[in-house]
Amino acid sequence: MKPIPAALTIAGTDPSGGAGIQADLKTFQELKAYGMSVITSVVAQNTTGVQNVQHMPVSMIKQQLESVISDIPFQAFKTGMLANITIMDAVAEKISRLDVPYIIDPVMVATSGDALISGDSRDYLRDKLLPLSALVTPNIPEAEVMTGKTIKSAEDIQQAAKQIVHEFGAGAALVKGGHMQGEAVDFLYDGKKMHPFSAERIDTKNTHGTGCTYSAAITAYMSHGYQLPEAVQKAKNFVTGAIRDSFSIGHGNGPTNQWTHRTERVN
Ligand SMILES: Nc1ncnc2c1ncn2[C@@H]1O[C@H](COP(=O)(O)OP(=O)(O)OP(=O)(O)O)[C@@H](O)[C@H]1O
Ligand SMILES: Cc1ncc(COP(=O)(O)O)c(N)n1
Repeated sequence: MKPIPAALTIAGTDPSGGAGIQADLKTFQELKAYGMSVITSVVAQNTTGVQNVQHMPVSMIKQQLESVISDIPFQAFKTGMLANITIMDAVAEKISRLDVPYIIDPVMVATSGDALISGDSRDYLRDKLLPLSALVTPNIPEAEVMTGKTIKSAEDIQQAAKQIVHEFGAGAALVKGGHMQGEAVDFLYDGKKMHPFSAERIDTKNTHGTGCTYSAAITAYMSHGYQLPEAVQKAKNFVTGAIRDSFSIGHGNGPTNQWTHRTERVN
């Protein structure tokens, strides 16, 4: 019998529902993957920014991972906010024995500009976690931190993607062009070939949670058995729709809309 597609996210929370674990689970649900979550940090945040953060004790993060891993098989998983080296270490220890695709969303700073991980853990993420991944999905500022190089053009993005794979050992790198001008073009480098993914730029300030939604969609499609680059193309279509129909709610950058049937559902 075919296994039920299941996906796990290991990340921080967003009580306002736009980013983090909440965005991931909504995306998994919409894309018909059974969603599971391990919480690393509880973040008091909303569309305007981050008000407070409390990290889970490391023993509790490990226990949550053990609870899921020992009981329910899943076909793909992602990490989002891993706030410090101790948390990264605990996660690395538990996941290194898993034999399913691992997608890293290397969350560093929220759309609001608030830092979500400690300064010293950025190198650690690159050196310790990237080699475990099937795919890492940095935006331009995150790719600049990883590579130590300024990224100003599509050519720079492609060079960064290559460096992240060849020098830092990620299985593949998807460097996102959301922070550039013009078309929203992302480049996936899988170690052999460069794949561009392009979409028209949507004029909106509602981009809270786009990175989370995108990486969760890739994870969901991979849990269904799609490989790169097809999983990325499908996820790109999904996130573009989610930005186009984003919600103008809250006082800051509103959230993306993960509903695949974007008409109102009342029953
Ligand atoms: N205004 C936009 N219109 C269309 N696509 C966009 C827009 N902004 C971002 N994207 C796309 O959304 C996806 C997420 O990219 P982005 O670079 O915004 O990631 P991120 O910075 O990690 O997310 P966040 O903004 O939530 O931190 C990418 O496919 C990117 O090209
Ligand atoms: C817990 C958590 N994880 C990730 C993000 C980044 O999301 P974004 O950059 O889209 O605000 C966030 N704001 N909160």
